[in-house]
Amino acid sequence: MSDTITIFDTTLRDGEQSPGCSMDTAEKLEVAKALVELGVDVVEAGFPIASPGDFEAVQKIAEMYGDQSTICALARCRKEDVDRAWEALQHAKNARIHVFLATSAIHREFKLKMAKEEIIRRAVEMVKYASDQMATRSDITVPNVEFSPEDASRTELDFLCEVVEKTIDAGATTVNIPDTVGYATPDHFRTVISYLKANVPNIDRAVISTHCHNDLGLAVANSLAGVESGARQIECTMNGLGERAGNAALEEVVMALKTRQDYFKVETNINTKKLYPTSRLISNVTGMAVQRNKAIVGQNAFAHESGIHQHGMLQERTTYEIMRPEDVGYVGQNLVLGKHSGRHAFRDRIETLGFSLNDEDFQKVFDAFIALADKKKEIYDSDVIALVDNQSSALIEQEWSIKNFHTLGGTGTIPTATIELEHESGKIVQDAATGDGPVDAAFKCLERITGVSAKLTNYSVRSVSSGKDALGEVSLSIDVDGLNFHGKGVSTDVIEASAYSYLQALNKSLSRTRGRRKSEQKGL
Ligand SMILES: CC(=O)SCCNC(=O)CCNC(=O)[C@H](O)C(C)(C)COP(=O)(O)OP(=O)(O)OC[C@H]1O[C@@H](n2cnc3c(N)ncnc32)[C@H](O)[C@@H]1OP(=O)(O)O
Ligand SMILES: CC(C)C(=O)C(=O)O
Repeated sequence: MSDTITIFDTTLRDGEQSPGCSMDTAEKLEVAKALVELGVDVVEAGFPIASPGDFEAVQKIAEMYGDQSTICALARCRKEDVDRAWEALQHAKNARIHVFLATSAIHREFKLKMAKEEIIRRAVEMVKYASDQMATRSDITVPNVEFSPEDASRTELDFLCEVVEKTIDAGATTVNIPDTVGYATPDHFRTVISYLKANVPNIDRAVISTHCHNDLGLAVANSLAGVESGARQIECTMNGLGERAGNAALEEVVMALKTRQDYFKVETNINTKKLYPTSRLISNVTGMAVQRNKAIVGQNAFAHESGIHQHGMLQERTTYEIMRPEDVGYVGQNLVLGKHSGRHAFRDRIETLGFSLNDEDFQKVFDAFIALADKKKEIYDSDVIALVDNQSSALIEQEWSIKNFHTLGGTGTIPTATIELEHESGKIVQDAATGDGPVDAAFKCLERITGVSAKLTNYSVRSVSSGKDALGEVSLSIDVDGLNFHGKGVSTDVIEASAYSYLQALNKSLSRTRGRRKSEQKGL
């Protein structure tokens, strides 16, 4: 038995059946290129009878990529479908026709209105027809025909065996066992494949394939159960796209097989380093966002926020990671700073950013970080830099510091600021002022308490990082008696950041005056 699993990607066919995921020819070509570069063995490019657009897309993909992967087209058990599929595949060096017909009692009775004998007759006839069509091409020695008994997992096992045996005799080289409605469980699916292997005499002449849907969230588990019982092709889609809840996600089955090679003992031809970029491309093309906590390609798939996990990761990555982010092509920061982060991770980030803080300063910056993390979901590197900068500014002699701060603004009210400052002597002073806006009111109030009269000469506010909870950084300059002083402050509240920066500038002016006074006293 081969130990390489054929990865059959159906993003462009079943994936496109996801509501809202239709792709035009140009988009399908872009996705096909990415899938080929990813290393998928078979690209199911579409259902040519469905529309002229789908026909054109399959035809172009067959022409452009049929020498690098096998290009497959879907057909019902109808001559016109097979003809159209084969016409679209004409120029593919490696082509496959995929013929399907439902076999379960529910589908036979209510949808197709065909008896069992009719199902077998039609399936055999169309597999043979597809095989004969392909054999007309001189370079094809063994026509590549796949047959799918749709809704196989809900089909009576003995009837399924009969269909599979007869379609293999008719020329099917791959028999695909679809769990069309995502009804199977891993044990059930394992039983179906094992039963086929034990009861279909010619089963070894074809590759057994899985095609599992995710209605119960079991598509990947069922596909892997299929591999355990002998399937050697997995049909899947990038990002798990597909009809209803989707298909088995390619990235998940591939990484499960790779990561647990010790258990499955099989390989694939997928270049796993391309999984993440391919997923992003497909998400962009289809407009279907990838859920943040999605395995392998979700934004959180390799993110560690908790202090205990981050501490473990810093000692040894394998404490909390069973695969390396770079192996799936993920590049980015995997230790996410947030309110669950601890000192080890925070110090590691500070040092990575090139800062070296003594223990006292580190503790102050860490305290500021925890306070910020309570307000802000994610802390970016730019936030950390701002916090360190802020701490460096705080080292400047501060005669006054803010103890409490309150502003009132809005339409129909007079903007007012009430501020409580603590003097370095321990004295607490509270005052209030009104102004043109809350920032102006805060500045006036600070001037009243400190006794410094200043003229604002420059004021700017910028967002330090992204998101509506981003830190705002205020930079300003004031003129006091012809001398210029600069202040900077950061907070998620820009009014508060303004007050911090203004007070910092006022303190600098006081420090300067005091320095001058001290110099005068010393007679310098
Ligand atoms: C499980 C799967 O994912 S199968 C793939 C599903 N994908 C799609 O259906 C997407 C593309 N589909 C389409 O564009 C259209 O449905 C078409 C072009 C295929 C057919 O369109 P229409 O001719 O208008 O038929 P419609 O879709 O309404 O009904 C399906 C017909 O196919 C028949 N049919 C369904 N499956 C098969 C099959 N495997 N073999 C033969 N006939 C089939 C149905 O019995 C029905 O026949 P009827 O028209 O004689 O009653
Ligand atoms: C055509 C078949 C393979 C299918 O998509 C299904 O059964 O889900």
